[in-house]
Amino acid sequence: MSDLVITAAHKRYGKTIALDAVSLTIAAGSRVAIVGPSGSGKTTLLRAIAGFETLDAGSIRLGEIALEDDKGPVPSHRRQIGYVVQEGALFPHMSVADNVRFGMIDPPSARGGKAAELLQRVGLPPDVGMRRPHELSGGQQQRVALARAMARSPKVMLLDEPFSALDTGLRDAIRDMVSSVLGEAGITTVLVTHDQKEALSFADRVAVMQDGRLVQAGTPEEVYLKPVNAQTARFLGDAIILNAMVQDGTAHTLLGPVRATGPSGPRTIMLRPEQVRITPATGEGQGSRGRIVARSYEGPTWRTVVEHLPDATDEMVLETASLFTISVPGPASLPAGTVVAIAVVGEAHSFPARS
Ligand SMILES: Nc1ncnc2c1ncn2[C@@H]1O[C@H](COP(=O)(O)OP(=O)(O)OP(=O)(O)O)[C@@H](O)[C@H]1O
Repeated sequence: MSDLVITAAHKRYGKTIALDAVSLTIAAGSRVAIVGPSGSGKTTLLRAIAGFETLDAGSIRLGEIALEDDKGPVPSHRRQIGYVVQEGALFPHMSVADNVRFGMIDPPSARGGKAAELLQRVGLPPDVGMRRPHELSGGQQQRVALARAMARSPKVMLLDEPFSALDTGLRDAIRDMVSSVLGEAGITTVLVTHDQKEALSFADRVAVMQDGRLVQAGTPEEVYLKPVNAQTARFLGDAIILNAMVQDGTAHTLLGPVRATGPSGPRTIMLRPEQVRITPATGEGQGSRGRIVARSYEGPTWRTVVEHLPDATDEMVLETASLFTISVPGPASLPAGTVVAIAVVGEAHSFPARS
């Protein structure tokens, strides 16, 4: 099978190290999302896979074929790799059908039929082929860009923020369409996105980059629930980060004892907001308590900021912040000022202290 294997990839621009010993294996037919802060090297990695950038060191292989190693790179047009970017980058002076036919390696007599078939596969009506790209909506243009990228029957499809210019509803629809078209064709897909929900829902595996390094790769559940450090935790969604003393699988925290991963000792723990439940406090002796200091309406949920209320007997002095934010399902919500009992469900993930 044609796994895409990146080994010890290095790329430097002047003093900036864009890729620092990046190694990643992407199984044939699978979907990987690459996420990370701005400037962490995501696009550089994609462009190196596509052959638009040359590595300073390291190798990229597609199955048995070395796309790039110490003998040099295979030119991008011979890599069997498709590339779709944010704005689609269609040729404005060509019709939609000519855009899709561009670069096809099929016999000329077959190209028209294949272009029509590809446009149909991405959900566009046949008459669209006659139009120019500027006569299409943003979502239609992204469909054409995908059809054009598929016209060379690639083994790998690289998607660089292809949905980010689209409105929310359209974005979900186009993403689902891309997902099913690429899935049916068994094409290995690498998606770069700034949207963590998109990464978690689209991909089989999520690769997290920071400062040119690949800091974690795992299933969406692994990277969301067991991130390698607090920065990754925050990058993948809202996180409550607390100091803790872990003893035999129990973290003693500001919010009371919580089951936790990791060794005993002083640790930093992470909870996802959905692990914290609040109910109106009915009296003393209910464990951890807090007061709602603010809330804002988000449609299905209320974003609710809770301030922990220290207990006179509280020995937990490790804490640095006592405010945390959670999403409370609507429609009813507790107003600011309500004193609440705080309960934690599930297990906390722990990192070395102050990671
Ligand atoms: N052609 C270039 N010349 C000089 N520096 C570059 C070039 N391309 C990228 N860089 C630098 O390399 C680093 C990685 O850039 P890259 O575009 O890969 O990051 P990214 O994670 O894709 O960022 P973003 O999310 O903002 O698109 C950045 O510091 C960037 O400024």
